[in-house]
Amino acid sequence: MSKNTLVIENLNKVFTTPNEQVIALKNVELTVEQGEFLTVIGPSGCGKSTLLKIIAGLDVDYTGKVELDNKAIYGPSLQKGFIFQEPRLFPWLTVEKNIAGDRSLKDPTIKQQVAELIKLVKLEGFEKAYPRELSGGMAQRVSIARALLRNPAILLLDEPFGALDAFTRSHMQEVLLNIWQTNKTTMIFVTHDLDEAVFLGQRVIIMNPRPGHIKSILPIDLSFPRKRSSLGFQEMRRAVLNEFEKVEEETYTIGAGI
Ligand SMILES: Nc1ncnc2c1ncn2[C@@H]1O[C@H](COP(=O)(O)OP(=O)(O)OP(=O)(O)O)[C@@H](O)[C@H]1O
Repeated sequence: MSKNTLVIENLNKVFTTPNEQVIALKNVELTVEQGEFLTVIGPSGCGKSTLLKIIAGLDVDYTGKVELDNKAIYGPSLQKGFIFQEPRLFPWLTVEKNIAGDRSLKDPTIKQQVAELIKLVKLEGFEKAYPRELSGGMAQRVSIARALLRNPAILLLDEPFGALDAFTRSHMQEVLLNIWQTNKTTMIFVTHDLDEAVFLGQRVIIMNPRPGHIKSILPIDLSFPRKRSSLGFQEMRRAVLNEFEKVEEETYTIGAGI
């Protein structure tokens, strides 16, 4: 097992509301080696965000084993970065100050790291810009750079490009792949977009709701850079779609109470 391996065994999560108990995750088993790129898809409510939050340490009310580098995850830490759908920047801070966060740009090491990250996420020239001056894609690149400054072993991304137009989204996918190949950060990326899941993931995790669990894990045996128009990509896409349709069928059959 490599350093920073994520191990999840028999993970169960129940939400208790005044009216019912929702089994958000049931018996989730998953091992992720350092430097892997995983994508997670599944119908609404199958527990994708819940799983990500537990890995991030944002939710520690679960049963089962969730360990990073052989240590139980009991809260947020610098080892784990989290990217939300919306960038969540401080509007009163410039791009470089948003990236630096609580670290001082007067420290030459931090200044240098921030400059390198700005280059990595392709925001040179926007160091002094404020969030209101940025497009959605640029703002999301700032939040990715901010997470990377903490040098996390693992980056958890919850539909980070969901609000972007198709062109920006495709550009952001390329930027993220470049970051992944440069930094070797483990990526766990939740998406509703099957195409995105196949384009980015070395493995695609397909989840099923009621109760939320992993239905299947499909390896995407295609080298990078990938081409959507290639035969190999189309075949992998079809394989994932087949599996996904089975999940949808089951979901809607149960949902309809048939
Ligand atoms: N705080 C909460 N209290 C009660 N139930 C919750 C809570 N958060 C999530 N749930 C329930 O847990 C299940 C999983 O939710 P989760 O948000 O993880 O799904 P998801 O796959 O990320 O959905 P989506 O794709 O719509 O974002 C759902 O049935 C949801 O209603």
